[in-house]
Order: sequence, then structure tokens, then C-alpha cells
Amino acid sequence: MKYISTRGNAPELTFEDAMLTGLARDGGLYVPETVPTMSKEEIAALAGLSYEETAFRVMKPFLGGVFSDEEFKGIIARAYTGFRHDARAPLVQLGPNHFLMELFHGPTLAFKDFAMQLIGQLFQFSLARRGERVTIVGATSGDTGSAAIEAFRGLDNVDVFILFPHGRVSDIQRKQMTTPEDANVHALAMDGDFDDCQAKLKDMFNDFEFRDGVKLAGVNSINWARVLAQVVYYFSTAVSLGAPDRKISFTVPTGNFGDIFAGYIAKKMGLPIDKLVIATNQNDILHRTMETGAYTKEGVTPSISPSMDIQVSSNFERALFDAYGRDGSAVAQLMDELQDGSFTVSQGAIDVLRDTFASGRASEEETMAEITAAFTQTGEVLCPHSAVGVKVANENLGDSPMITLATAHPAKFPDAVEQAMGARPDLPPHMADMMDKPERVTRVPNDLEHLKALIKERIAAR
Ligand SMILES: Cc1ncc(COP(=O)(O)O)c(C=O)c1O
Ligand SMILES: N[C@@H](CCOP(=O)(O)O)C(=O)O
Repeated sequence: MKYISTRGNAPELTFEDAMLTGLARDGGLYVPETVPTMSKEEIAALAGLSYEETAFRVMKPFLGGVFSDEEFKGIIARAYTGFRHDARAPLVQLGPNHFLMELFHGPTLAFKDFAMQLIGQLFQFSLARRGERVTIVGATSGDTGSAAIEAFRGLDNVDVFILFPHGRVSDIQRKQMTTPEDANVHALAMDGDFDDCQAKLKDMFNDFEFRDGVKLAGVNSINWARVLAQVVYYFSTAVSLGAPDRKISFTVPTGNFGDIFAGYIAKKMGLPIDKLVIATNQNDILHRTMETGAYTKEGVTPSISPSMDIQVSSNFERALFDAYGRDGSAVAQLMDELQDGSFTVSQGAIDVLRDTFASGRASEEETMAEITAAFTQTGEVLCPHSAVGVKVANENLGDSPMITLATAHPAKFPDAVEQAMGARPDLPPHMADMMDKPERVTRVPNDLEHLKALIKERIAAR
């Protein structure tokens, strides 16, 4: 099993090297050369298995033998012990044919834990056997950062630097990143929005002297292992509702396109997915692209679902790669054009994308109204991101059961939830004292040289 870049001009890597590398050296994202498939019988055999066993069976074909079965099973078992629900990704019913997949029972209360806890274990295993250390730099709109810090805190052979947009994450998200006391954790509040943070991260990867000097690694969904870990819950939930004997649809609150891309991979592997619906907030570049074919940046407007306040949706590049028949030079050209603010998807490619993905958007008012409606009608308390998903899913219900992904716990966004419902959601007991803890954070400008110097200085001081 080899991994290739979406821009067609970087070395082919094994699963382990692609995971430790992050961004490809041509600026592209790694994808498997071919996507392994599961037969109908293999999918049916997942029924009744634990989440961990399902994870092992779904992910193993992507590893190319870099871990033994025993090693990989141990890694998976350690990754999911910190989850507070036995099912890991339980389903609750919202309506006759509509279900919610609760992905917020991990340690930091967001779907990011599913992949980040696994990556934490994978990195520890690989770095120990190679005798290496890495510097992780991550960009976050709130949830990736806290999940990464939780997964890597306290490790001697990893420093983790998290860039988040100053003033644009919720108080809980900020506290999750700034209160850990471990010396290898560095929370950096940057001037700008999430897209600025992600652009700086990619600039660091494209500076080979810096990248090689600090042994840069990435744990955003540019990292293939992040996407792979998220494929598992599409299988576990679809099978629990009758797949492969019936088709299942999914609606995914979307920002950086990693989570829905995992659903697309599940479909390519053979899971009978009917509709795969992109749900955006008012920062709706993906919905506009699906409607018009023009991917045009308009600037980010802060919303009540801040983790989805994204305009440069990193993993869309992976979908474009397939839609353009895996033509890396065509993708490289589109990404060059995006530097000037926009590109137009060819008719052939947009047709392919429309065959696979539907889309919709929720305004701020609609998101609020959905939190209120879901609570009144079902008793389920939604976070604003999940509410965007439920609103768009309701517009896409059909014959097949619809599963909407609930991507974060409502207590991470208490202000919006309180405004919609009149009651403030409680944090789980393990986080109850978080708001009282002192914070450790460095305010940084949107300046590449400044960031590189700071990172080098911090590593040298450890
Ligand atoms: C709570 C929440 N919902 C949805 C998303 C969007 O997911 P993705 O970036 O994989 O599209 C994010 C951020 O990634 C998030 O943190
Ligand atoms: N919403 C994300 C943005 C980064 O996405 P990622 O999946 O690429 O890590 C966040 O919470 O940081």
C-alpha cells in the first residue's frame, strides 16, 4: 500500500511515513494509491462487533503491513479507553428516519478525539521504534487543537505547538488549549482567522530548511491517518442500521472537509451510502461551489459555530484529485489559482462531485432555531455545529435512514446554546474546574518568520 500526493510531484510513501510526514513536499495531500474495498459479506460481518474490532477491520487494509495485527490492536485499544461511552459513537433517534451520531464522548468532547487519540498512540509507537522526535504544529479553529494537546501532552519526544485565531474560539476551547501545564504544550493565539493559521502551517511545511530542521509533523486532517480513523464510524453506525442490506445517508457539518471526506472513502470502500450531504454555516464556500462550480474566497464571517469558520477547505483538494481523474498537475494548477482568491471547477469534475455530494447551508438564525426545535421535539441538546447539520439533513431526508454527525458537545459552546434554549449545558465532571485554572498562552502575530523563530527557540529551551 503506497501513498501518493494530490499534486503528483512528491515521493510515494508508506502509511507510516505519510503519517509522520503530514503535508507532501509538493504542497499536496497524501492519499492511498488505491482504496481497498470490503465485500458485502465483510461489511455484514461487522454487525455486533465492538467499535475497536470494527476499527481494526476497516483500517487494517490501509496500513500495508507496517504494524503487526497484535501491535495495531493494542494501539486501537489504548486509543479508545478514554471515551465515556461504550459504543464510542452512539446513535440517538431524532425522527422516524433521522438519527444523530454522537461523536463527542471522547476526552475533549469533539469528533476530533476519534482520530487524534489514535494518532497519538500511532505516533508514540512509531517514534519509539525509530528512536525519533518530532515537532507537531497544528492549526485550529478550536477543536483540533484541544484534541491534539490532549493526545500528545507530556511526551518527551514530541513538542506540540497549536496556532488558534485570537478571540475566535469559544472560552472552553481556549481553556482546553491554554490550561494544560505540560512543558511540551505551546498554545499560540495568532492574529487573524483560522485560514491564516492554516496558511502559516502550510508555509512552514513548504520551507524545507525549517521543516527538516525541527522535524515538523502535522496532525491536522492534511494527515491521512486523521481521515482514515474517521472512516470507521461511518461503517459502525451504518451497519447498526442495516447496511449493507440497505443504503444509509449521512449529513456532515463541514469546514475543512476532512470528516465528510472520510465518508466518501467509506463509500469507495463499498459501504452503501446513498446521500452524502455537506452542511455549511454562513461561511458557505463549499455549498456555493457545489451550486455554481466557482470556488471563490469571500473572507470569513465569525459565526456561532466557530469551528466551521473556514474558507480554504483543505481536504477539498483530495476530492478534486479524484474528480479530475487523479490528475495531480490539474490540482496543482487549481491550488495556484486559489492563491489569487478563486478557481473554477471544470464541468466534468463538478458533475463527478455532484454525483457524490449534496450540500446545504444554515444561517445563524436557522442554526439557533434548530437548537431550540431539536430540544423541544426530542430533548436532544445540540451544539451549533451539529445544529447546522440537522437543519441541512432535514432538507435532505428521503427513503434511506439519514445519520447526522453531532461533532461537538453542546457544553463547548454554552453561550449559543443558552441563548437558544434558555438553559446552560453543563461540562462533564472531568472538566468541571477548567474555567478556574490559570492559562498559559503566547500572543503571536500573523508572521511566518516570527513563528519559526519562536518554535526554534522553544525547542532549544526544552
Ligand atoms: C465541532 C466541529 N464540527 C465540524 C467541523 C468540520 O469538520 P471538518 O473540518 O472535518 O469538515 C469541525 C472542525 O473541523 C468542528 O470542530
Ligand atoms: N474545525 C477544525 C479545523 C481544523 O480541521 P482539521 O480537521 O484539518 O484539523 C478545528 O477545530 O480546529
